Amino acid sequence: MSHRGGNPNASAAKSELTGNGTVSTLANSRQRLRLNPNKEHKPEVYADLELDFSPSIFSSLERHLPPNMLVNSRDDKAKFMTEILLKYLPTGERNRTQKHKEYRQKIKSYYQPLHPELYTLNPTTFFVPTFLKAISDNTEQSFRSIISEPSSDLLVFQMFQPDFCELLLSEIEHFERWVTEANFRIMRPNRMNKFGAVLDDFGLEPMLDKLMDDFLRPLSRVFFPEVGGSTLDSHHGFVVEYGKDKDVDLGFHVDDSEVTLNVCLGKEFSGGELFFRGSRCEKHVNTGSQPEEVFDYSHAPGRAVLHRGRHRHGARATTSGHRINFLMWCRSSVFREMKLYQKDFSSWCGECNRMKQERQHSTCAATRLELITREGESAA
Ligand SMILES: O=C(O)CCC(=O)C(=O)O
Ligand SMILES: [Fe+2]
Repeated sequence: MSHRGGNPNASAAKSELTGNGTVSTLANSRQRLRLNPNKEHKPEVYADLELDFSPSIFSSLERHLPPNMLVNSRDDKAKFMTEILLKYLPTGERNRTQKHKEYRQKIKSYYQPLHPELYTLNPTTFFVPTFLKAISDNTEQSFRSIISEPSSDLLVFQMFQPDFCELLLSEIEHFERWVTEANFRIMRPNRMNKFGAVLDDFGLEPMLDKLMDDFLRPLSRVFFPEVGGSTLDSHHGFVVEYGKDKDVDLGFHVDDSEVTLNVCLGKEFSGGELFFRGSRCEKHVNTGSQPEEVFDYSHAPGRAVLHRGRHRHGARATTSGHRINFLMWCRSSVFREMKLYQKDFSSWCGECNRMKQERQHSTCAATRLELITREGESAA
């Protein structure tokens, strides 16, 4: 069982040092964050700024700013919050993220996008109308009306328009052509793929931020609350490619995510089914599966699967043709922090749940036995 770490720099934590290499000024001053958020305060939108952390972290943290800071400009608030967030990154990670930032800047200054319209999310051209309506109605009922749950905790629904899939495929091809022609070494999505590309690295991050904020978080809030579905605040967005001269299959693994979106973009192929074997916490990741946890899923272009990152899975060999899938590993920093203090994950780990039920059964059986014994004694 592998843990698919993405490239480390794609995590929630991204950083930049100030010019002289120190974390300075504002955050070191006497300004203190509020312990409890100011719920009345409407935070700014940070999506259009070039930030070192996910824009939604800034919007959440803004509610904790000292009252006198709230009147400051958005840039000043962002700078103040960045300095606070940076304090939580170890030096090694700061250096790595600084390098990654430079890597992205290099791509940005040389790569010329082919379809600029992909870089801003346009719901009506990206999504099928059923998906769009369900999200804009924003009720559990509207979500359920478009979703099928072929196996427990696996959501399947039509998501992308065929034209959008084609456009994205053509942008990816264009990017890969540029990589070859420019002889540029790119980072692959993670350790298990030799092919594929990280969409966040070549300019699509703001679009994917919006996709997560406005479309995936509402769904995850309803269907995956136990793994931080309502507080998803960063992502790793990429494509994987299978076929002749590409990757063939993908081993059994868990994702470095709380919730994963996996949408097939095409093209024509056979094979490539996903196999699922139930969600597990770190401690139980290598335990066996219950029969009801075993499920196989066949990809179809435009169709999405949404699942917990800890839902163990892999992809069978793509036996002919060319398969390209779009993935978003969505993460919640709040959930990750809380997880550090928990031992029982029975709300989502199949094995924790099974052990809990076993304990409850034996407690019930012991109580029953004691009652029977007592009754027998008093009757004697
Ligand atoms: O090939 C697929 O569809 C699965 C990819 C996957 O599980 C991943 O990239 O984490
Ligand atoms: Fe995966």
